[in-house]
Amino acid sequence: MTKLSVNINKLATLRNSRGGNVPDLVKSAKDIESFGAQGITIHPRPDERHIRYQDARDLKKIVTTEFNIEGNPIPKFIDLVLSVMPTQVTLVPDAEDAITSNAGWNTLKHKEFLVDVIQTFKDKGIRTSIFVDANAEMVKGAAKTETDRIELYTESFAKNFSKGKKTESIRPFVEAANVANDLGLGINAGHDLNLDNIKYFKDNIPNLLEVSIGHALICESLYLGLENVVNMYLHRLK
Ligand SMILES: CC(=O)[C@@H](O)[C@H](O)COP(=O)(O)O
Ligand SMILES: NCC(=O)COP(=O)(O)O
Repeated sequence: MTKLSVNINKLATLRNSRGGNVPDLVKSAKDIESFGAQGITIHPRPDERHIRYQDARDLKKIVTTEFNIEGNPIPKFIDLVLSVMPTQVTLVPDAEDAITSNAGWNTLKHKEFLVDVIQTFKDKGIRTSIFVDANAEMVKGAAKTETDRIELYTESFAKNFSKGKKTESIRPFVEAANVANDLGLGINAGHDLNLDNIKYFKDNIPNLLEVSIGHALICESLYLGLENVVNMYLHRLK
């Protein structure tokens, strides 16, 4: 089974657009869990344009499934994660001004830094994951950092899939997953996954443990309803 972790960044974007507390992230996270999702993901960015650091603290009190915090491990992010103690931290090399995540780690170039940060989190019992492109060398580099898992950055898969290039879209991901499995790394995936492409991705990636999905899931919910959409993903991930 592949777990669904719902990324609620977009709900925070909506809330922040008006000030106030609508939608209420704490209530939304509880509801999403009650609809069957097996995790909640947040990605606080340094400018707190959607998820605020306080949201991470508030959500920690009520999330009963898996709590995943993603972000670039700058000092204030490391401090936040260590104080909140989520189930999992996913390290993403995002630039401060990036609209969204747009690259995986160069795990060879940043090996020493990653080893250090990963150790800091693992010492506290927080599971670690590193966001990487579907590239065998980057996966091998990730294994050398002692991370528990990788998160495959699926934007290129989603783009090619939407153009009808199914086989081409999945090939590098299958290769990267095989390397990860051989090296004993757990495999997560995320970015631009949606109701159209998720089943094909899941069916082709061996031992896919978890997907985190936000942007498309919230957009699809505008038409189909949040509870219904969560269940549609759960059905496709069986
Ligand atoms: C790590 C990743 O893939 C991103 O999808 C991210 O978590 C989404 O962040 P935004 O909601 O800021 O685009
Ligand atoms: N790690 C990926 C994530 O949390 C959600 O990405 P997206 O579905 O918003 O592209």
